[in-house]
Amino acid sequence: MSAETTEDHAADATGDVAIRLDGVRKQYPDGTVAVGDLTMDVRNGELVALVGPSGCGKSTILRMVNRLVEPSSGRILLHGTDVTHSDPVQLRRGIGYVIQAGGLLPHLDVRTNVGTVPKLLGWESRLWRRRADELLDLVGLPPGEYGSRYPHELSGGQQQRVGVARALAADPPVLLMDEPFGAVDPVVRERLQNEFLRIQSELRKTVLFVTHDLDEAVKMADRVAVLSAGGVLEQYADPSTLLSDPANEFVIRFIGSDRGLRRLAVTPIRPDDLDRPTVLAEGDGVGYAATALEVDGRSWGVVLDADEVHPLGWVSRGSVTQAMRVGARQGTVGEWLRPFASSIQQTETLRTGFSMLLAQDQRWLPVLDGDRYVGILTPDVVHTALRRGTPGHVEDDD
Ligand SMILES: Nc1ncnc2c1ncn2[C@@H]1O[C@H](COP(=O)(O)OP(=O)(O)OP(=O)(O)O)[C@@H](O)[C@H]1O
Repeated sequence: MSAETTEDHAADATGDVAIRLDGVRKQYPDGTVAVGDLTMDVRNGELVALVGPSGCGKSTILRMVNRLVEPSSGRILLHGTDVTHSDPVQLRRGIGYVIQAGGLLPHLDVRTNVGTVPKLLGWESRLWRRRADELLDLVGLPPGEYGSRYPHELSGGQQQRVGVARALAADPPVLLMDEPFGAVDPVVRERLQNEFLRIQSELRKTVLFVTHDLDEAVKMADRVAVLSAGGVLEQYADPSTLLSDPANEFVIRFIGSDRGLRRLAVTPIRPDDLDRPTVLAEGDGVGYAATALEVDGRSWGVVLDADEVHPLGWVSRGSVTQAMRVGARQGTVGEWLRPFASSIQQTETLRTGFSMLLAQDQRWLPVLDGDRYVGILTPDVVHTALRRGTPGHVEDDD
């Protein structure tokens, strides 16, 4: 086995693989097969979610990576090295582990909880304290206010954040997270997810995380592994592929009939898809505007500033026609425009855009790149974007 390991080490050292599960099986002493014969890779800097019904082996998989559970057979390679050849204590210090409700030590204050691993690694007090404070800042808990509190003096969401800070303390390249945002209400959960995504975009850790929540997996993960009972890998794909092209009946049932809605969350707004009504400049005369809008056929147009870059609002065909009627032929569009009620950045997803359309009872929403006008999002645009990515499915769903 050691010869094989050396070979693999050489192969993986040049590759992009951070965690490799290679034919991994776990049978508990009572005969339960938690994981059958699992082979999958997690790439460096990738955020991978493990999802599947209760009892399908998700936590067992995670716990085998940091050797809280030993596999019955197969190999787990971490950056090319078989974890069973590592000292478990050393191994765990190099892997951040976040569990539900933070898993904090109740008798230690927050700062000391965060500094646990650096302390164990022998860092001087001044250094681990400074590191703990940096991380508390990173997770949005000012250390002056929270550092000396005890875990029971924090809300569930704050405890989770401390748990994440603690896992990051020794700057491990790999993080394992077991239902990290599970024990909090939906609003706090969403905030924690967004915060974690922000942190991940800076730190680019390799993250393997377990969740019960498919929407969380789809929102957070670069790739999602869907498992069925006995740790069988049914599909391993990026969220968009998973939702638009489920591999089999099990995956279709697991992701549910509202997968079209879920796909909104992973489909970006594409400038090419946007609607492009007539664009007018604020200085255009109402006569010109009335003609342009009539030719376009829509009942309204977008008004940009004199440079035709920044959106100022919109005018209705009715209002410019009315302006003509009341003898305001010399007037400009700028005098008749109405400001946009809201707008959306093109970096957002269709889900955010669609939800804004619904919330504000609007049929259209201007899309911006910074403060530049890009186009208009409408329900039709959402529909077209979803249809394009779906091989033959969405037409039937509608
Ligand atoms: N120590 C153990 N001894 C015996 N069986 C176990 C042990 N730990 C877990 N199992 C069993 O192994 C299977 C997988 O458990 P695991 O906790 O990995 O599943 P999971 O997918 O994380 O479940 P959940 O989503 O409910 O947390 C289950 O059938 C569970 O009952």
